[in-house]
Amino acid sequence: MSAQDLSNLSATSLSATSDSVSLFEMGPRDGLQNEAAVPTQAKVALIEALANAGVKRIEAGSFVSPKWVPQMADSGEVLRQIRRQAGVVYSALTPNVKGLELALDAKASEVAIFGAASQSFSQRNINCSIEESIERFIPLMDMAKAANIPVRGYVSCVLGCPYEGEIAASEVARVSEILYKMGCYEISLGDTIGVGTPLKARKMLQAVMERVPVEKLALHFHDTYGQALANITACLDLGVRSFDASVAGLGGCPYAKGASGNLASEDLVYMLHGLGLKTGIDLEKLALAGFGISKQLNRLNGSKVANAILQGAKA
Ligand SMILES: CC(C)(COP(=O)([O-])OP(=O)([O-])OC[C@H]1O[C@@H](n2cnc3c(N)ncnc32)[C@H](O)[C@@H]1OP(=O)([O-])[O-])[C@@H](O)C(=O)NCCC(=O)NCCSC(=O)C[C@@](C)(O)CC(=O)[O-]
Repeated sequence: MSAQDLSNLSATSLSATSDSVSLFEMGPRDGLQNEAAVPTQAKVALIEALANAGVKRIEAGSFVSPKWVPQMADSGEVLRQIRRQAGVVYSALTPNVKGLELALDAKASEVAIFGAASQSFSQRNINCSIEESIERFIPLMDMAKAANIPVRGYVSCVLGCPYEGEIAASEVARVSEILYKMGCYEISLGDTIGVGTPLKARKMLQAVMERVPVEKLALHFHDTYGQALANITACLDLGVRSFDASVAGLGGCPYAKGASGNLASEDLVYMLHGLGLKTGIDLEKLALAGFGISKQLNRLNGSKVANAILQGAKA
């Protein structure tokens, strides 16, 4: 992306595409899957606070093996306890049919399967190769279709792998197309370890867009190297309007050591509103939700915007 391209990225250049952006909140799942012993009640309170802030898509938990990720073992309870708001999607990760059965039982509004563009990451994360994961997803997709429940698809390691390093954009595009053709309504492209930079992110997205329509793509950037907002800026004018982010910048992946949380939702919302894009989210209420969970976890809030709002409130 040239400097000229960047300077052309303004509300005007964005007006050719929709001015509404959908934020998929990852905090309760991606955010908390690395945190030990978060009480179920605190997860429920976080999800309810996010919905009260106007967030319409929330990943509430994950139905994976409790031996692999014990932090998510109470996802059924979480989904059962939340007071649901009309029009809000409460989603859950499901790696296999067993996970889907548990998610259906807990009345998840939709589920997500998760694959990878890296063989080594696939093996470490879900204990099978990319091809085996696709085989595993087939009966899950059939069952979800029969239950009339939408399925989202993740592709991890789209800009680098903690075990293999560089990942070819063509491989990201190949796996994305498979998940899309299997029936996933949206494919979320995950920079699992947050190593991507704007030019690479844009090239990767362009490669995937040759095989999956852009309106079916979402971007999921971890912010390990502080590049997530820049990456999103570099990709916005290609037409993507769905982004994953995590309140207070919570999180990381248990099978990607050293990876930090997702881009903070507050930082994303602030930037999108500044570009004249609509999210339907009340930024102050979102920041309060982030401070609530940060206090519970006894950690600093990872959102610069939330901290700035707090400072402003004190001044
Ligand atoms: C996929 C498996 C289950 C395979 O694990 P496995 O050991 O190969 O599975 P298995 O079928 O042999 O089963 C082993 C045991 O797990 C149980 N089991 C089996 N499935 C389930 C289930 N769904 N729910 C509950 N229990 C389950 C099963 O019943 C059995 O129990 P046992 O007989 O030993 O008592 C395992 O590898 C796993 O759970 N992995 C999940 C890892 C994970 O959650 N990673 C983090 C999420 S991905 C992520 O963060 C990336 C993302 C999405 O955010 C995007 C990005 O940033 O890149």
